[in-house]
Amino acid sequence: MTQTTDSTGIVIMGGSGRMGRMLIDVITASDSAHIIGVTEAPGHPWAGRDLGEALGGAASGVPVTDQALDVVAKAQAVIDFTTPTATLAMSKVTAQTGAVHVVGTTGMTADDIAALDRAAQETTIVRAGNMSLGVNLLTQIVRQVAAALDDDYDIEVVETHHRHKVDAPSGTALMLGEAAAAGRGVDLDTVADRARDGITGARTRGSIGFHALRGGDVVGDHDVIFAADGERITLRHQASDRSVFARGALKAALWGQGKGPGAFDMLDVLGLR
Ligand SMILES: NC(=O)C1=CN([C@@H]2O[C@H](COP(=O)(O)OP(=O)(O)OC[C@H]3O[C@@H](n4cnc5c(N)ncnc54)[C@H](OP(=O)(O)O)[C@@H]3O)[C@@H](O)[C@H]2O)C=CC1
Ligand SMILES: O=C(O)C1=N[C@H](C(=O)O)C[C@H](O)C1
Repeated sequence: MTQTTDSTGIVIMGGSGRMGRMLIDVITASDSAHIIGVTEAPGHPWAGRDLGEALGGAASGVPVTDQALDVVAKAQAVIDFTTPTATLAMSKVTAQTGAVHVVGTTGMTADDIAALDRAAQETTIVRAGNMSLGVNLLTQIVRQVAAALDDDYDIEVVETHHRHKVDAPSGTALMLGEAAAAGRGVDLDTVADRARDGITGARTRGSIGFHALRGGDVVGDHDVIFAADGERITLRHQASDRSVFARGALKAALWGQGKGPGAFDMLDVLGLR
């Protein structure tokens, strides 16, 4: 696990998870950052162990702990792809220590996000439902296309993910829906149509529909469809490797150093706003 004098010390939350394992690989390969600790939920079998040994290899000197403050106090950034409850708990710890908090967790409610925004008065929080360059660029394209087309073009967002995903619509689908709504100058909460089943009646003009498919090992596919009489435009992003999210999260952790308190997203990090 590489360490130079100007290397950023990072804590990974949930190191045994799908994104946690990918972050371990990406940060270990980085010259700009090193892992100083991993947190797991209380009672997790990795808690109290050495990270290298927990992964089935040689000792690495990196602790895995369920006592977050112990490691976060020494960290410059925390990268967090966990659950809304765990993310909110961590936001109190990073608000205390000043570590940059990079939040990839999805499925957060409006109240959860308001709580994160309050924590961002104390430290830098970078949050995005998708940390990849491709999706963040796509949000800007969707916004432009939605602004150019009127309500004759029905907007539907379709997402597909692996069978283990627990939230729907995906955080990315909501980002894309927000972008489309912003392009049209409407409030997404007012126009979103998130569940069709049974005799639904005809489509409401101006609504933005969401559809979630779950199956197999799909990393994450998203389509934004603009469907009119006689033609259809589909804007598509397909992630085939979780490293795109992990690389984006690491970029955010490095970008956030020295920024000061505030709530940011990947458009800020990537300079796409
Ligand atoms: N923004 C983005 O670019 C992306 C976002 N995501 C989002 O990231 C989240 C995680 O996804 P994924 O990795 O697939 O899910 P996993 O379930 O594989 O991983 C989540 C991990 O968090 C751990 N965890 C739960 N509570 C705590 C806690 N209090 N402290 C530390 N760790 C904890 C879990 O441990 P345990 O197993 O013990 O519960 C688990 O290992 C989801 O919300 C997903 O939508 C995913 C990919 C990209
Ligand atoms: O849970 C996942 O896997 C993913 N979650 C994010 C989302 O909710 O959009 C990002 C990506 O699509 C993978």
